[in-house]
Amino acid sequence: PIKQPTSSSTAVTDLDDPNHPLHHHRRTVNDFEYGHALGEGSYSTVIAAKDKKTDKQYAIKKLDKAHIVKNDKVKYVMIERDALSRMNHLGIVKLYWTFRDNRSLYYVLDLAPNGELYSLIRRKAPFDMETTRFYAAELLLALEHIHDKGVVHRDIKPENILLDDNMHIKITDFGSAKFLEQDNKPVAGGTTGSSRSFVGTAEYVSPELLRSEPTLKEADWWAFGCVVFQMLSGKSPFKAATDYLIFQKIKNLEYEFPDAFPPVAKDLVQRLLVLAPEKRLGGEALGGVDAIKNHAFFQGFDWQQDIFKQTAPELA
Ligand SMILES: NC(=O)c1nn(CC2CCNCC2)c2c1CCc1cnc(N=C3C=CCC=C3)nc1-2
Repeated sequence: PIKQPTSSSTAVTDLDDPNHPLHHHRRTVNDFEYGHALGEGSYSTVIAAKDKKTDKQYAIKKLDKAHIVKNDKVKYVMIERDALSRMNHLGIVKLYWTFRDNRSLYYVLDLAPNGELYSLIRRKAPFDMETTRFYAAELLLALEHIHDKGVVHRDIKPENILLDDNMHIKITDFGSAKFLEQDNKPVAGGTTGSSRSFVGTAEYVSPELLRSEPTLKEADWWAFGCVVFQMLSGKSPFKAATDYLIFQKIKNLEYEFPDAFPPVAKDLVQRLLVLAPEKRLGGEALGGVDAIKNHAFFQGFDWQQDIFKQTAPELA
């Protein structure tokens, strides 16, 4: 039985009692049982882990302090942690606790047991329109939240869109994120480049990043267009044998739709894959995210319903 405080005077000292209902028990390395690795970054490892007290599963991102300092990544690690801490949305991986030991930093995050949207696309694309609209709407709402918190993700791609146990999305990896001033301008002295040295795929990079211009919210809507294209065609729009050739195709807007691509989706993608950020759907100049919500692609979609509480579509 949980010990109830006998009187207000004892309430404070009881907070040290782990059984006290208000005790927000901090976590340390030893509070978890560690399982298999979920992924390796250049200076981090992500491990499935179970909280011994609650049996709840988490993903713990372990960052090597020495490696971060040696490779001058401290700024990116702080940006990632600050960005994650601001997020409070079902479509985004939640950061529960952080702690450290002498060699590593630990971030305790939501576990997304069903892996990457990328794997789902590889196995099941082309998705039908209902499934595509579902995942496009969830991605749109998660991006809207990220931008409302003054953050640009800058690395949206199917590998970073994870799936939870009910097949709803969880966006992850804010290692390339950037903070915005309130008027969608880059923070002074912010990073124009990103921590990503294109070790991952270059296929979703925005044209403005390739022109070394500021990458703002519009860069995430470019990537959104690429993901919608890929869910309906099974392939990303800008594919080539090398990063250099991919960049050429992006800069020249060199992509084509498969014959059976649904016309209303084609119209949406064509308004997102626009080289000039100020002319891109979702951009501030064109009415922001509402211009995408009101596009015919989302005809009849009820944005007032919480899609993250609905049942995800069965994939044939
Ligand atoms: N970089 C990260 O923060 C991160 N990396 N991963 C692992 C995969 C991410 C996508 N690309 C491959 C590695 C995670 C996280 C956050 C937190 C997180 C939560 N759940 C999972 N779940 C997975 C389940 C099956 C396969 C891969 C990941 N993964 C992660």
